[in-house]
Amino acid sequence: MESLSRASITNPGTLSPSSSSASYFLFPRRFRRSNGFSSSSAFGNLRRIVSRCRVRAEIEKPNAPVIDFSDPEWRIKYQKDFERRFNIPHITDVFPDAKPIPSTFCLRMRTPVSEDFAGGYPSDEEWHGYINNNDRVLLKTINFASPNSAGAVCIDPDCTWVEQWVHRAGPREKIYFKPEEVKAAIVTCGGLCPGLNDVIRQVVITLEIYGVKSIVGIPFGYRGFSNSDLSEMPLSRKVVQNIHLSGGSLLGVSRGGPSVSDIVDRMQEKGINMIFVLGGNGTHAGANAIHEEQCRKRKLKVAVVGVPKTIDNDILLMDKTFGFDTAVEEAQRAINSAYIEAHSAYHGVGIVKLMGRHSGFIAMHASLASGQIDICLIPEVPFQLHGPHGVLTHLKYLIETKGSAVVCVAEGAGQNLLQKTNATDASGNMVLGDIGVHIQQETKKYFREIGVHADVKYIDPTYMIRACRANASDGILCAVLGQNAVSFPLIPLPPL
Ligand SMILES: Nc1ncnc2c1ncn2[C@@H]1O[C@H](COP(=O)(O)OP(=O)(O)OP(=O)(O)O)[C@@H](O)[C@H]1O
Ligand SMILES: O=P(O)(O)OC[C@H]1O[C@](O)(CO)[C@@H](O)[C@@H]1O
Ligand SMILES: [Mg+2]
Repeated sequence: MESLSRASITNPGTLSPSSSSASYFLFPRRFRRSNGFSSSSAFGNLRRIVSRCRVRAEIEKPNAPVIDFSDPEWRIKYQKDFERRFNIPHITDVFPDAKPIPSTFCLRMRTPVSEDFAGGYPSDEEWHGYINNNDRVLLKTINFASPNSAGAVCIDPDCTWVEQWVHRAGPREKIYFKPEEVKAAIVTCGGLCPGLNDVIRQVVITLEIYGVKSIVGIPFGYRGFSNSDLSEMPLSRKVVQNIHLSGGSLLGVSRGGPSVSDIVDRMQEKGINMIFVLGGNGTHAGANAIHEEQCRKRKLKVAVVGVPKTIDNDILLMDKTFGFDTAVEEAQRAINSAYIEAHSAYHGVGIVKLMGRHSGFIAMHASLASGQIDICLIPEVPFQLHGPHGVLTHLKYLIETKGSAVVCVAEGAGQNLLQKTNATDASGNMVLGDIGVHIQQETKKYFREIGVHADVKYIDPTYMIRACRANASDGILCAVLGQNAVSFPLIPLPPL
């Protein structure tokens, strides 16, 4: 629960904006690569590799200042820079005269008190239902004594302890938007992810608790702002009550779409002054641009709130993103099928491709959980297919020693082995080559050439996994994210 609540509380705190704006942005970064592929017996190594990659990614991230560790002040400078990057813009930055009002979010029991507690519930007097503006969440809790400690995540070569604090999310005592003056919109962009409906539902329900009456959904991502044949969808508790029971997005999703200034024009026309964007790195780049355009440039009092979505779980500093747990759980079914196929065949080889454009968290967690994977290939770790240290030689060894083998490969792994097409999708994302199909073909060819029988079965469950409804733990995470996303635009935040 500690881990879940930290994630839930810090996600919006670090990633979503305050009253007038989108800030945030920790986004999928390519982790640096090291050598070798990993077999299940080497998962300890794999974890260390991924940790090392995370550390390097953190130090070497774009725009990060070069740190001179010989400077005695480096720690203070690092912390200041961290705070600068995590500072959340506030409505009063743009509108210094904006006046707060008491929160309309009621945390107390609404039902009449029973006779036993006629004078009020005993805890009422001690009730502090709101989050103090100065509450902070500590991002990292392990003080690694040395860079060689297992899984050490260090900033400098001595692994100095540097505290990193972020705002705590949740409802505040004072708010800056009068609920009756709010027209809130929700938009879901990019690819599907389990839990989108759960977040939409919770945003709507929480807005209603604050007293917001005008809530709409924008159909099919940012495209819904450009197509005149797509009209906004009125949302209420009644409409969203059961949407979490199915996967997908009630509103639909899309890639590509109108320019940022067109989106802002349409928002102005529609009178939208609060927008919740649910999406990945592209969506949030868009949200940031919308904020810059409307709040900073056009001086509009509009809140832009980002709820980060990545099924791949590749956002640094966050424990977990919604949909990831569900994806790992659902991937078990594909892995188990591949295992059964492989073990029921003479010299069976099962191959499963899972999501993960730039990171192998789904593949790695699903492999670890299943206990049925012999080789796990992830984008962080380059590998060779051919040659004495290649995957195929290892497969031959597994066939000879165990009689069968199962491979799990993340979609972004081994892209260097495939022909580049330079093709992009409607949002400008590079279209990846199909590493799963490539491994399947090369495996068949290899065993044919060495004259060893092999029965190769390939499973790609990508869209089946993505379209699932969220499991219980993702459902809770989504509910907390949805609630906190609403509280953020309504609250005042002092700088860190
Ligand atoms: N730099 C940008 N500025 C403005 N809008 C952007 C930018 N990048 C992407 N977008 C828009 O954001 C939307 C979603 O982007 P994209 O398709 O890359 O998905 P994503 O949010 O990264 O999610 P996923 O994790 O599924 O890839 C698209 O409508 C796209 O046009
Ligand atoms: O086919 P679509 O919808 O463009 O989405 C593809 C991408 O989205 C993901 O499902 C999630 O990041 C990836 O697995 C995949 O590369
Ligand atoms: Mg993306």
